[in-house]
Amino acid sequence: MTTTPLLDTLDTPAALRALAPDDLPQLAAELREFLVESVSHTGGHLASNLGTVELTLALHYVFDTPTDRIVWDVGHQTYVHKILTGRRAAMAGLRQPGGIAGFPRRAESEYDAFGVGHSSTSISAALGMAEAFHQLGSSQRAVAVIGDGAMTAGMAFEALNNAGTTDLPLLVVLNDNDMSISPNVGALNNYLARLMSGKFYAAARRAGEKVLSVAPPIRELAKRAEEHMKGMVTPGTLFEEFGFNYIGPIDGHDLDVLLDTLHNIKQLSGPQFLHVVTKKGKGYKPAEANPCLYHGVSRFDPATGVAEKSDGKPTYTQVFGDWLCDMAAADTRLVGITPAMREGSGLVRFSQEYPKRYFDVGIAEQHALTFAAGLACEGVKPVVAIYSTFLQRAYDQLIHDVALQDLPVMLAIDRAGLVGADGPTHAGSFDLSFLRCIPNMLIAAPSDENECRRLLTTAFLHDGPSAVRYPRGSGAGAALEPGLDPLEIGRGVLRRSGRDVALVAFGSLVAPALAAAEALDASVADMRFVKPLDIDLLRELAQSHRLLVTLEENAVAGGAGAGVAEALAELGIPVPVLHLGLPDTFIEHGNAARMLAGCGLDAAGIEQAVRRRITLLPE
Ligand SMILES: Cc1ncc(C[n+]2csc(CCOP(=O)(O)OP(=O)(O)O)c2C)c(N)n1
Ligand SMILES: CC(=O)[C@@H](O)[C@H](O)COP(=O)(O)O
Ligand SMILES: [Mg+2]
Repeated sequence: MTTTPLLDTLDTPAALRALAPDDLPQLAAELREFLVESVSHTGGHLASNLGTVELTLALHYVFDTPTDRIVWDVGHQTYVHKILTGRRAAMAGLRQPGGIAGFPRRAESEYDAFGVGHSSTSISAALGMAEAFHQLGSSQRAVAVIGDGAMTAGMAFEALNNAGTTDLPLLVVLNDNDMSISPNVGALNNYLARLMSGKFYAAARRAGEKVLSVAPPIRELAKRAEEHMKGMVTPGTLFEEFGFNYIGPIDGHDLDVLLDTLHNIKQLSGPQFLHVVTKKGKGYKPAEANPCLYHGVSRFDPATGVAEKSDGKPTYTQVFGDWLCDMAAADTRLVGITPAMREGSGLVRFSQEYPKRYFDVGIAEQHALTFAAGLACEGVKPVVAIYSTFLQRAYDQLIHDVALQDLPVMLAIDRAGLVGADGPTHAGSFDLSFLRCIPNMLIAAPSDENECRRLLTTAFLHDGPSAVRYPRGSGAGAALEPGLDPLEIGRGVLRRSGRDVALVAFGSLVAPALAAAEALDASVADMRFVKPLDIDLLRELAQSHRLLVTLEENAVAGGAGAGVAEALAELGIPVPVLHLGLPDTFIEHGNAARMLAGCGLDAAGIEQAVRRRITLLPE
């Protein structure tokens, strides 16, 4: 049991602001205790929250929230913010069905200034708010809180570029913990590390002093040389060049320093950039030791840190990761690319076995695609492992740089369909709709693990842009066949022969379709390919059944079923078609299987929908 006597008295930031500064260290300790206990029951993004306890306290203490707006980047580090803004009790339902979301949501609280989940939007949104306050003659303040990982995205720099030419009192707080989900990467990360290293600056300064003492005639030159050196290494240079007043780095766990600095910044005009250094996982030993593991953790025992076991079945992510290593062994041209999702996309083993062929490009989905396009131009065979939801960021790059040039870039699209606890920001509900309309694309949707492996090979061997999309979690747990045999492109397979009704199923919905078909005595086709569709199979099914039912874990609008309807119309076959898939609404977070059932996409829901539709058929 946690004891949090001070925290228990606080339900609003106004109450927090009534405390004496001396009370805050105790509150920080209680918050950490509460966080660990609470997340151990619900699962969630623990390490980032432990690292931002003091920063969150200080921001709410100094700024007048909710009048002043705090815009959190990604939003996975907002549990303390939620606790302090009236949602302490609701934390028991964090990310659970009917409970509060794992990210800020405007509909959830007036303190959630901006809805997030995807990274690197905070500076743009806060700049928009600051400009709105200016337009409206309001003295409200806007603060963006962005991590060093999120800072690697182009969008963050687009916003800095815009903000730095204004006089707006925008505050950007860089929460630098030297970690993304895995260790942060890239030149910017190296630069931030240099800013944090006092030693580096001190050494450069000593070198400058030496030059200064040599001889008077070169004194001025040396001074300029020193300034130049300082220009390269002095903390803040890059952000100052962008037009910000740079402050820091400061210790993000020292409340006195945080409060003083924020109070001072509040008096300043123009764009301000505060560099805060924190430790991811701070205060909970297992998370400090392994911040990557506790970035997003399932339920765990707080005493030991040991997380609850999965069902032991290999996930599609693992199937992909193993396939990638096998394919890399078979074809030396293969390289693997991830936009900052090494663990989530199943690339850990590949990164260890093929470090020279592994590229973590940072949170840079757009760059990942065009980088892959460049590689493909020169005969290297890139596989971009990417979550469906994050691929949305790189849509133009996919169309303009990859597909238009018909380049053999392969997308391994994970988290396709509903993802559960992360909710609508992370659901992969749209990829079939937005991929299907792009010329030259090959799109495959495996129905089980072995088919996944074979479709991955098929896509990799295809001489053009290709995508294989598979869901979060595991399939039925079929024994995996080790080969690297492709499947015939554009050929589906009839899995069950029935009468009257044909279930035309894609990917993850083949299994519930097969279950529903038993009760309905329906035929079931596993289409395997969304593009090109198996037209012969469709024609055959349409001519021999009274009703075709398309099934997909994707938005019905524009999805695979829409492709089937278009194909049938072109064939001139007037068979009735029922489309089952994700509805035209954002689906709330919860348990993935229950969410799917809520959309009528489990076996019972499918059976029910089909029976209802059959009654409407002409005799
Ligand atoms: C566009 C986009 N790509 C990838 C992700 C997945 N993601 C969530 S948090 C995160 C790391 C963020 O690192 P940082 O901003 O430094 O925050 P920290 O976890 O270190 O607190 C990543 C890659 C995302 N949410 N959005
Ligand atoms: C905040 C974020 O974007 C990631 O941490 C995401 O929650 C990971 O999702 P998975 O758990 O599906 O890898
Ligand atoms: Mg970080």
